[in-house]
Amino acid sequence: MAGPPVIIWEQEVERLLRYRDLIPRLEEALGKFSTRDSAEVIQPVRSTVPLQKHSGFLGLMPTYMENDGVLSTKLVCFYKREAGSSLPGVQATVVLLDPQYGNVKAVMDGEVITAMRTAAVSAISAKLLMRPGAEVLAILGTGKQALSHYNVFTEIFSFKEVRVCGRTMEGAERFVRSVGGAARACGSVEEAVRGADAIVTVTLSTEPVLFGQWVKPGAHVAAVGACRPDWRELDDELMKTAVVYADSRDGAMAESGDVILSGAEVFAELGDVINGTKPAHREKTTVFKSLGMGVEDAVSAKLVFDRWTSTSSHL
Ligand SMILES: NC(=O)C1=CN([C@@H]2O[C@H](COP(=O)(O)OP(=O)(O)OC[C@H]3O[C@@H](n4cnc5c(N)ncnc54)[C@H](O)[C@@H]3O)[C@@H](O)[C@H]2O)C=CC1
Ligand SMILES: O=C(O)C1=NCCCC1
Repeated sequence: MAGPPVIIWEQEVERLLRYRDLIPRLEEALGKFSTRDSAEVIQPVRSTVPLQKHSGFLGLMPTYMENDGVLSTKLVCFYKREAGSSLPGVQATVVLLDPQYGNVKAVMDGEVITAMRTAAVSAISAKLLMRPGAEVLAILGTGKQALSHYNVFTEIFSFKEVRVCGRTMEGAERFVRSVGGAARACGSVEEAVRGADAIVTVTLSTEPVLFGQWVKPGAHVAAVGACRPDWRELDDELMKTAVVYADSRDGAMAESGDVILSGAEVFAELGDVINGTKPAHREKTTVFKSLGMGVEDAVSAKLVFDRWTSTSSHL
């Protein structure tokens, strides 16, 4: 008989997850997802329940990987927040189950998983789509995703300059201090992104903040926020001039305001590029539209659980 589920909370997840282990597993998972082989991945587009009173959504993200024996679901609440709000933008929990018996094996904090797997997938998009020799990275946003993106992009690439812009100069300066001063705070989005080779948008904005006229031709944009069909981070000009990639084509068509409202075509999924079935247009301006996928949480949760159970002091 199965025992009770283990609880693995934030500090433990932080201790157990490393980008060097996570990135190869996510690359493999993105490739498997794009094969559309149901023995590899079954992952419906996220169901969302509106929390109208609180300007938010509860998202349910179930995933089954039959060949890998992984069954999980993430529960994630995400909100539209007013400037100055101290409430969190995103809260998440991941539940890992035994696919044969159906019991819950583990309940884990989903904050660190969400921050790290999202940033790692953006880094994979840059590995595939950013021009070689990229020197300048711009990050728009100063929250949790901004920090995880800063961490992984500076861990795996060698940028000469990192620029950060938030809603306020104080927020950007606070972020720069928190990462030890190795970035430059900018007072406007235009100042941050002009001439940048890679741009990460990780804001809670529901209106465009990044405009095509400021983006250097050939730059790579990882667009992580605006995960509702009527929310935007990028303008029509950028969406229409760039080659657009997504984690999930179905997810982008259902949930991305930048894709739906601009009428831009999703050229390929990252998994198609990984599988070699679609080209990586590094020479062009590229947008990776990230919505976040259950399969990313599933492989992250398995990695955490396997490492947790192999730590003998817990047994
Ligand atoms: N694609 C994916 O897989 C995921 C996407 N997200 C999305 O990423 C975004 C960031 O999430 P977190 O960092 O967790 O949130 P957070 O609350 O920690 O940070 C949000 C940041 O956005 C900034 N911001 C808000 N409105 C802005 C505006 N109008 N212009 C410029 N900056 C603005 C805030 O100052 C703050 O720095 C959210 O939109 C969230 O829904 C989050 C998790 C996964
Ligand atoms: O994949 C996720 O996790 C999220 N995606 C979009 C909004 C917040 C969380």
